[in-house]
Amino acid sequence: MTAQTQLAPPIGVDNGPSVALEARNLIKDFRGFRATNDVTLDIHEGEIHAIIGPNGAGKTTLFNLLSGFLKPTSGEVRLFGERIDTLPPHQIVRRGLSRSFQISSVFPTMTVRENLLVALQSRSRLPGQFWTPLSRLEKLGPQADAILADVGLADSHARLAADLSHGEKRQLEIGISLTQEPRVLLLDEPTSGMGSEGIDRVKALVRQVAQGRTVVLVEHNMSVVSELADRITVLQYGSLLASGSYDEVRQDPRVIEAYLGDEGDE
Ligand SMILES: Nc1ncnc2c1ncn2[C@@H]1O[C@H](COP(=O)(O)OP(=O)(O)OP(=O)(O)O)[C@@H](O)[C@H]1O
Repeated sequence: MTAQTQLAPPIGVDNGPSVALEARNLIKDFRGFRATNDVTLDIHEGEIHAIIGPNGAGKTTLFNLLSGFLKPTSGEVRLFGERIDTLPPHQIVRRGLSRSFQISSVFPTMTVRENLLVALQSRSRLPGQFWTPLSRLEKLGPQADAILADVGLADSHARLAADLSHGEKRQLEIGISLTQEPRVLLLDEPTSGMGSEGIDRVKALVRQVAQGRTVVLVEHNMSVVSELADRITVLQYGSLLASGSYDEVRQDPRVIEAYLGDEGDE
């Protein structure tokens, strides 16, 4: 029983920002290929933190390590000081970290509101089985309606999820994540595949859901990153290349060469 379990965060020598999520010397190998190479980073409580990098830089792998969907080959992930990389995903969720799920988590033949009711039921673990009649979930209605308003889908509550636009599905997907009441929300490419209208909507939504919580996003669109992110981590070849504000990282010659230089500044 070494002093491993419930210790206070190992950092905190000064009075800097509190750390919500931290990676320490994370390594992930896939059959001998090192996709994450000794990454150490702090995500501050309350910030919007973007993870960027060229294709294949290891963003998704890091995202999956931070959210517990992949176990590191070595290194640690801590949520509010508590080690989580050893926990199964559902226990990580219970400790306050939730990730956006892809469209597959949405039931297309249910309405938008019903999707949230079902997600809330699994969170609240109301007595009952998988096939609890929807009518019995109505006690969760007020919570569902509040989330619908938060994600801008109040007017679409009765539409079938299958009929939503790509951007609206993303809104629903984020709403489903919010049913878990996360303190830290991880969003994987929230604007991917969207036109400018959808991007604007998701940008506003990310700002909205970031109120009072920490948001980490993997994002390719640099204008989204520059507008939303308080701090940015840049990856290249699985390693941390730079980290800081948008202005700091965009002036870093290594970043310009590795990434921003590729894409132009727009
Ligand atoms: N399960 C896996 N098995 C083997 N190699 C993998 C696996 N997952 C990722 N990789 C490799 O790890 C590297 C990083 O992949 P990752 O998807 O994390 O990068 P990324 O930055 O998210 O890329 P993109 O921007 O293209 O989505 C890539 O070379 C990829 O081929």
